[in-house]
Amino acid sequence: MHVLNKNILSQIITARPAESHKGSYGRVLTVGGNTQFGGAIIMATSAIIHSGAGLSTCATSLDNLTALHTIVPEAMFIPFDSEYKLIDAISSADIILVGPGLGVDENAIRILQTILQHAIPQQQLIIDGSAITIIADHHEFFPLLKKLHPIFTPHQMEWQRLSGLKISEQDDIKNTLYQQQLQATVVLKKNHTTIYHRDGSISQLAIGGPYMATGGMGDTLAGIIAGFLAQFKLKNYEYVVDAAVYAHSAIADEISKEKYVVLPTDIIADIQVFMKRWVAPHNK
Ligand SMILES: NC(=O)C1=CN([C@@H]2O[C@H](COP(=O)(O)OP(=O)(O)OC[C@H]3O[C@@H](n4cnc5c(N)ncnc54)[C@H](OP(=O)(O)O)[C@@H]3O)[C@@H](O)[C@H]2O)[C@@H](O)CC1
Ligand SMILES: Nc1ncnc2c1ncn2[C@@H]1O[C@H](COP(=O)(O)OP(=O)(O)O)[C@@H](O)[C@H]1O
Ligand SMILES: [Mg+2]
Repeated sequence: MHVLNKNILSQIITARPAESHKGSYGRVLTVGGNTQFGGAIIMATSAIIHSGAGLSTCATSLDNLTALHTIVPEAMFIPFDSEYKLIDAISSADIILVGPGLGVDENAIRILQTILQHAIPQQQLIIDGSAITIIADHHEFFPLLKKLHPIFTPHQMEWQRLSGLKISEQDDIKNTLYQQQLQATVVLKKNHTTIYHRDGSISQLAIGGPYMATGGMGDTLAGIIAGFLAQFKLKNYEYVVDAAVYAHSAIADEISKEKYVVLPTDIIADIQVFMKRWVAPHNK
């Protein structure tokens, strides 16, 4: 097991070559945000854009359009219940993040199925929130999932639903056994998040704390992971996931020195400055 430390930041965050454009930094599609949970997908999309992805499209309920464009006008929009627009957006994405605020109703299940049917293994699929809860109830999706080698970002109860392991039973041995069956990366979120990689290695977070316990904190993490993967295109993408998870809590730790609670939107507001500080010195 490897305990993550700040070195991972300057290993991953690199200076941008002059000869580049928005397409060089990745196209991300976010899918989620029903009428009840619009904030979740807006925070995820905002985190993606603030962490440096080149182009982001948000597939969400039409109810969220005005809020989305007010908060993050850099984002493009499609209505998530238009199947042909969703299929088109899937085909042009490098990274797809599905689940924040998606809900678990029939419409949500149909949307998730469309993504699983049309995504290809060359794209990176991140599955969070409601999408994990849906999959836990729909084992018929498993054959499609295995081909895609997704990144799951469950909290402990979502992992219980998906793996069948009660929270009290969740340890590295049992978690790894189930994660390896899924052929997926699992970012198991908790106090001191653990990351189970496909190659069997485990990364352990030792920073972050209870000042992060506010709704939307995981949606924001999923966005940072997507934003990092979109632009830092390493063959060993495990390190990019590690860096994103570390950065999310490192920003929270800094803010917590002055604030009693750290809001997801505080982290989003600080991420650009934080990343600038950690650009590898030899690359500045
Ligand atoms: N602003 C927005 O739009 C927001 C929208 N959101 C969206 O809502 C959707 C539902 O996601 P969800 O996480 O809120 O609900 P669910 O999956 O039922 O899990 C909660 C249950 O699990 C339990 N639990 C046990 N351990 C736990 C742990 N370590 N961490 C967390 N929970 C833990 C917990 O126990 P309890 O609190 O009762 O003790 C409770 O029984 C999803 O799409 C998400 O993206 C949210 O992001 C909020 C902001
Ligand atoms: N006590 C805590 N210590 C450290 N991190 C925490 C704590 N409570 C919550 N977090 C972090 O906040 C995030 C919560 O994720 P999640 O429950 O999915 O939030 P949401 O779905 O509301 O966005 C995770 O990154 C988790 O590690
Ligand atoms: Mg969540």
